[in-house]
Formats: sequence, structure tokens, C-alpha cells
Amino acid sequence: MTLRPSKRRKGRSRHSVKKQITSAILTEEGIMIKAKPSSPYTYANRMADKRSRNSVDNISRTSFQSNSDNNSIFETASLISCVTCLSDTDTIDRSETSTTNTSKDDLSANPKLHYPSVNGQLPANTVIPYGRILDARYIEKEPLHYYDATSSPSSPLNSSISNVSEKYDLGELNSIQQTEKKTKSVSRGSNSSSSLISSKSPFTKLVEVIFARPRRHDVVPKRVSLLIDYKPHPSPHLNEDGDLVEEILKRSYKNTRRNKSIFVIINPFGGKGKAKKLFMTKAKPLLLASQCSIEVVYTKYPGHAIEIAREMDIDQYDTIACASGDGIPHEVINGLYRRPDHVKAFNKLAITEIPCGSGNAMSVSCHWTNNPSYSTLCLIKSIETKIDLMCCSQPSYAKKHPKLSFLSQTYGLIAETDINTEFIRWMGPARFELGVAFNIIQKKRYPCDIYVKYAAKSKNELKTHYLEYKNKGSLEYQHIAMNKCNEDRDNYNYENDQEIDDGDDEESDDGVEEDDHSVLCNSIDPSTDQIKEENFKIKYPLDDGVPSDWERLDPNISNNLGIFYTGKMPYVAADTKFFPAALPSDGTMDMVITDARTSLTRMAPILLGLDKGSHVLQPEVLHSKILAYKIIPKLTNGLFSVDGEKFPLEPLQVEIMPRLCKTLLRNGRYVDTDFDSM
Ligand SMILES: Nc1ncnc2c1ncn2[C@@H]1O[C@H](COP(=O)(O)OP(=O)(O)OP(=O)(O)O)[C@@H](O)[C@H]1O
Repeated sequence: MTLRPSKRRKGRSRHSVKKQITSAILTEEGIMIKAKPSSPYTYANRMADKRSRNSVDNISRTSFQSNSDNNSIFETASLISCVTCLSDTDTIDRSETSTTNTSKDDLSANPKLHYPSVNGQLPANTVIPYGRILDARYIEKEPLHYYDATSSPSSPLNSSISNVSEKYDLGELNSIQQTEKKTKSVSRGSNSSSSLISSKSPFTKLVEVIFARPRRHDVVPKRVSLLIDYKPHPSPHLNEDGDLVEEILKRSYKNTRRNKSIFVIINPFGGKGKAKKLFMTKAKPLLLASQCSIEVVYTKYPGHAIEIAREMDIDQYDTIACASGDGIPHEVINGLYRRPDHVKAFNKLAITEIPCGSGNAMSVSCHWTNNPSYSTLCLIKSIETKIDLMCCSQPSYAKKHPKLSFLSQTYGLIAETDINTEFIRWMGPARFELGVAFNIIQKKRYPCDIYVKYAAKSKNELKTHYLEYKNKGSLEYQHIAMNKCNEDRDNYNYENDQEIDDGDDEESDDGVEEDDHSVLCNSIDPSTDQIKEENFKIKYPLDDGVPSDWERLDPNISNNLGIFYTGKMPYVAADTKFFPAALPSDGTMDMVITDARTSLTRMAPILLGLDKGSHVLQPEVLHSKILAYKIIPKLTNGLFSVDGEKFPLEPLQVEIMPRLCKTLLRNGRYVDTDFDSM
């Protein structure tokens, strides 16, 4: 245990004296700071010290109580408690969104908790989870003393990363990162660790680890220098040449792409006009610390992101990150769709969002957070996953180019409120609630005809469908997919789409007989999951009329329509779980309909259930899984809202386009909505 008396701790004498380097080991969960057996500072001292402090945070309390330098049982308990503290299973950003995360992963953390710092070091048995590790590198020719790399400006460990983010503009970033990569290729070699350290023990390496550390409501990059000893804890996974840094990075970027090449599109107009500042302060430092290369462009007018996506050089990037609300991803998807090489574009690029707008449904649903820094950490660590899109056709544009929608289409009460309250944007989210309440009190109705191709019509059928498909895109299968993807990536030549497309989809590569498990795996096997031109083909052209197997919605309801809402992601805003049964790639969209004649007393529980998603359980609410629909409004004034964007009031026909778009999903899933337990 490396605790120091509180006096020294308070003194923050990190710059003044040379201290011992912090030792650590690799564990299954992360890098664990080792206790110092020779420390004269005993458990009793620590307890006395703890009592003397006015405030002790939860992490300190848990680990100090359970820790003992020489007691392995206590150490184990402490390890568990530290991991728990740093990887809680609760909400990750309560301050920003009410999204509840019930699934455990090592990205989770309560931002209110932070690593307790003892003279700048991490206390013994603290575990830095791999999910938080952004980068690691050997430290060369360092003298054998402790550096607090975060606070020592003169430290050679303050590598160019932080300087890049401070000192250089993004136009210069590429060349800087090229240089960095060259440097890294030397410092990351297994034989390049400190000769000084190596000469002391062949099993210890001096490594600088950069990780995402919670600070206030955010995570920020933090550096720490660690003398990592891996011999006493041999890992069967450690690669043959014992390249420790490579091993750390492998574990830290399991199932995800390292060193992403990201094209960032910022809508400076997004949200309350703070998108640029949010990106620069919350997202960029994390991206640079993780060795992602980034190029930034700004939208200059509505629709500009369509142009940008249509014209961009897709060979340079693997990810498009929209620092915006949901309007820019919508435009990007449609810009890529209009490219002559859209098949290549959709196969190559993952489209994701760093939440900087007022409606950040994509981030809340995919990154499980509305907080830009946590969302960026998710972006860095997430799994590339294919999601379904929806293809919209209306007479005024369908012939030229139909439009893709990733989030939702809505008509009636919500659409009117969403678009027509733009003028009170300054009110923030309250503008929407006020507008909805106003329209409900007025009992405004939106008569129309609706024709639907159902996948699961009744609520019981919907539940069965949900339970069946919930795990199909789950992490375990994504693991298989990503491993295969990593193997195949280098071999895959995007120029030869056609050649690869000619392969037989139905057969697995190795010809193994297909059971349920392999069907699931094959359904996401990247070698057979490349998007093809035929995936963009519209099954139900607008001009062909309504197919005979589509059902007409009871006119008694459609002529008194209150809300018509169809969607593919569970959240449509940070606090609105409108589609709790939405799944990334179940090949269906969710449809929710209300009747404007519903009494105010019955509407109240419906509206109050929107944050939990329980509104869909109310008997007055229709909730189905559908494959396609056509809605023909009977009013002459009004609008549709598609992904939050205004669409004309004309007949609208929409069909699902399965697994068309790559995005980044935390743990390969949408945020858990608890729908199965509702
Ligand atoms: N420079 C700009 N000036 C004005 N509008 C812009 C600009 N750049 C993009 N836009 C438009 O802003 C709209 C909203 O963008 P975005 O979704 O990123 O922000 P938002 O704050 O979440 O908005 P909303 O709440 O309306 O969805 C999009 O329709 C986009 O075309």
C-alpha cells in the first residue's frame, strides 16, 4: 500500500522529490496498482488517517477498509471493491440523462466517483479497467523514480499528445500523428523498454498508461507511469514475445478498432450553439489520447452535411462522428446514400454521434449516454454494429432519390410540436413538453389513412418477437464477428465488391452444418455480411400502390389520430424512451399510435410513462412491430418529422432496410430499456 500521511498528501509535493515508481500488475479486469510490501504505513495508520479526514469518498472508504498489505483475502476484496467502484452498474451520467444502464460493462462509471489520489499516485489495489485505457507505451531510458505525469510539466512523459490538443490546430494533426506513430513504433516495441528497469528485472517494464479518468461529470485523459510486473501473474493470453504494451492494448481494445480514423462533422448551430466548444473540450482530448486521427469540418448551412458526406474522400476514414444532434447523422446517411459508390461507403464507414445537439437520440440509444465525454469514450471503445434503416418515399422526391431515416418518422401531435416549437428553442427540452401538453388539451386530431405490413401486430406477439431477437445482436456474437472481421479486414479489397458479392450468401465459409448457433453467427459474419447494391433496392415502390397483404388501420382510429410515431431506436430524446422494444437489427420498426379522443385522465399516465417507456403498455396505445407502412394524411396543413427534420405533408411510404448502416454500439447493443421486465 502506497498511502502517505495526510500531511504529505495535502502538500502535493509531486514535483519536489523523486518518488518510487508505482508498481502494477495485469489482471483480468485491468491494470491493478500493487501494494508495497515493505511500506511502513500500516492498516492502522491508514484507518487513523482516514478518520482524520473530514470527507472520504466512497472509493477510498471501500478499498482502505478491505485492504491489507500482507493479506491476500483482503487484497482480493479490495480488488473487487475497486473494480466495482470504477465500473459501477448504475447510471453513468445522471446529471445529463435519465438513461438507466442495467447491463454491466467496464465503460460504466459514476462520474461523481473519481480515483483518489495519493501524492498523485493511485492507491494500492486500484484497478484501471481495460475499458478505460486509451493508450500505453514503453518509457525509454527513464531514471528509476516516480513521475506524476499529469502534473509534472517538465516530465518527459508529457508526450506530444496533450501538446497536440493544446498547441496545434487540427489542420496540422495528421502530420503530427504520423510523427507520433513513428515514435510509437519504436517505443512500443517489446525490447525497447527502459534498459535501466530491464537490467533490474527482466519481468518488469516501465509503461506509461493513459486512461479516461472521471472528473466531475466527465471523463478526461490521465497519464500514469507504472512499473508493470507480469511474471508473478502469468496470463495464458500474453502473447509469445511478451510484448506487454501490445498485450495491454489488445485487452483495452477488445472487439473494437484501434487508432480510428475519424471524420468529424460539427454543426456549430446545434443544441444551444455549443457544439464546437463541447467537441473541443470534451471529445477531442480523449480522441487524441487514444491515437485516433481526426479531421474536423463545420456545417455552414442546413443540408450542408449531405453535401459533405456526398463529396468526402471515404478512403481516408473508417468513422464519421457527428458532433451535433440527430439532424447531422440523418444528413450524413443521406449524403452517403446519394453517392455513386454508396455500397462501398456503407460497408466502410461507421456513422456515430457525439451528443452536441438538443435531440441526441442516437447517442443516448447507442452510447447509452447524453454526455459528450462519456459518449466519446464509448465511440473509442464501442463495437461496430450493423443497424437497420428505414427508407422513406413521398411523391415529391421518391423518383429522384428516396430518403433514409435512422431514427423515426412521426405525424400528428408529436411532429407538430417537434417542428413548430423551434421558435422557442431557447427553452430547451421544456419547449417540447409544453407544446405536447398544449396540443393534448386542445384534443387536436390528425385524420389520415394508414396501411401496415405487420411483423408482430398484437402486444403479445411483439413481446415474443422482442425476446427472440433481443440477443441476436448481442455482444457474444459481435465478439465472433469482430474477431473474424479483424482477420478479414486486411484481405478485403473494397474495390472488388462485385467479386465478393457473387459468393453464395447461404453457405457458411467453412461449410459446417448450420445449427441455430451458427445461423446466428453467420447472420453477422462480416465475410457474408457485406452490404450489396440489392440491399438498397426498394421492395415496395410508391407507384405500385398498397400491396394486398398490408392491413388498413381501423378508420375509426386513423380518422381520430393523435400520435403516429414509428422508430428504430429506443430513445427519441434523452428522457423519452418512446420505443422501448426497438432493437438494432431485428428487421422491423416499432409503431406507436394514440387516439386523440383519449380522455385527459387517460393521457396523463401515457405521457408520464414516456421516460420509462411504459406508455406502450397502456391499453389506449397501439404498439406493433412492422415491416412497412403507408400513411395518407387528410389534412391540407401540417408536416411529417423524419429524424427530427421537417418533411412535406404528402403520402409517406416507409419500409425497413435491414442492416444497412454501420454504427458504434456500446457492448454491441442499444441501451437496455428493461422492456422484457415490463
Ligand atoms: N451552420 C448552420 N446553420 C444553420 N443550420 C444548420 C447549420 N448546420 C446545420 N444546420 C441544420 O441544423 C439542423 C439541426 O441540427 P442538429 O440536429 O445537429 O442540432 P439540434 O440542436 O439537435 O437540432 P434539432 O433539435 O432541431 O434536431 C439540421 O437540420 C441542420 O441541417
